[in-house]
Amino acid sequence: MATGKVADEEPKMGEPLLEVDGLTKHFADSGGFLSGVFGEQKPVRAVEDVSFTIRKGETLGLVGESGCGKSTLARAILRLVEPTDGTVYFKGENLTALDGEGLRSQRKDVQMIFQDPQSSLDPRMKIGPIVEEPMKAHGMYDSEGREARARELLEKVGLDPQHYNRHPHAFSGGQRQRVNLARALSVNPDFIVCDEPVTALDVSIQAQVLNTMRSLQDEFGLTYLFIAHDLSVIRHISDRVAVMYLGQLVELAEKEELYENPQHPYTQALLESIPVPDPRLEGTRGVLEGDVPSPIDPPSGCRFRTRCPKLIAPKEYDLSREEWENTRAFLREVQRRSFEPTTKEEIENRFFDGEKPHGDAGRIVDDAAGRIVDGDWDGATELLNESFAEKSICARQVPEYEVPTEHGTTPHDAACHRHRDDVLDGIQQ
Ligand SMILES: Nc1ncnc2c1ncn2[C@@H]1O[C@H](COP(=O)(O)OP(=O)(O)OP(=O)(O)O)[C@@H](O)[C@H]1O
Repeated sequence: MATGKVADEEPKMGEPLLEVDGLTKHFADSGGFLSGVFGEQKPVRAVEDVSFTIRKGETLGLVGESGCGKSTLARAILRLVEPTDGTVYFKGENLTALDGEGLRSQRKDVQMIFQDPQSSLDPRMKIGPIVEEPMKAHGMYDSEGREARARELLEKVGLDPQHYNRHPHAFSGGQRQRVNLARALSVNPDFIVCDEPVTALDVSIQAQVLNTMRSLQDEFGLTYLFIAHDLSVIRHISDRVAVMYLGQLVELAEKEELYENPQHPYTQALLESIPVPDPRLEGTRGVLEGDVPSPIDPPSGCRFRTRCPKLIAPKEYDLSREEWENTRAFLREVQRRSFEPTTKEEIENRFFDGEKPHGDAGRIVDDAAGRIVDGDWDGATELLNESFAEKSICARQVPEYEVPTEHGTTPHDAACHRHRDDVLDGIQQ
């Protein structure tokens, strides 16, 4: 089958296929009802300074809560939205610099599958011609050749080639997603971005579609960027996993390493939020607390710090581990207003076992407790944020570290300051 590629230009299995460097996407307008009413709008910082590499033949899973920027990242890689900054190299070619014909021909090598198999198939068209559409657009084969390839691909994705003339409504959700797969494969791509491709399917069907995707990957040497918010789906399909939070990657490691040795508090919280299969244990453990902050005004430093249960102590108070743990718990509960204010003494007993931290930190805690008793929750929150949260290294520097790998051979990156040498030595904890 003619692909138009020069053999020596092709990366070999395991070599970098896609290299994303500092990719950033800001949307100028949040689209809210107040847009434009108050003049200048702050941009929505949907994706900020994201870098990673995908090697030929692998599946990189991309996971994170809804709204963290996964789809925008995928679209910016494919230039379905224009990146604000950063570069994307595909087979060594800078996609962000391509225009017109160059971009069009690269788009053949890079395909995308979306979440909703229903709306991505034109209900008026038969599935054979649907699969043929991209081949037609790229001028591949004559009409007989296209039909032969469409039938062959329908079979490869697990459908009956005899169904070539049926309309999408005759197919189940899983089958429709298989039609999408056949369509994406028709132009012989190297790389497929799969944006929540099985999310809309029943769990029993999900595994079947994922297994088909795996065997197609082996057969055609495909590379996948696989987006999902479901950690068990990601575990099923990925070789390596990237975890995204509020527009940034917080952790990236081989699958086993990530699941067995998670190093970022956000990844740990996500993993602990997976429902426990043991029926004796009710509900979920360690569910993430608080809301995701707005990407219009994300927290400084580590973006997860406002929800992080492991916020690092500010150096200046020289607190013991226990003093800081109590102060941090107090800060979080005040932010969440999770208790009824009574007296200062009762608050201090509750959070500090009657023994406030020494020095300035203790005086600040005392002041905050006084404000709460007076009903001034905002004042107390502001004081604690200013005095503790904002002074933490977590608020002052953007973290980026490589950490030791326990399961696997490739680097493990975790964007958490707890991996700083001085923090590991206990100086700041
Ligand atoms: N065209 C747009 N204009 C303005 N803001 C946008 C636009 N597209 C996305 N956003 C915002 O960018 C952020 C990231 O959205 P995105 O859809 O990439 O997240 P996601 O992780 O894929 O979420 P989901 O899983 O719900 O699709 C969100 O705050 C979203 O509201």
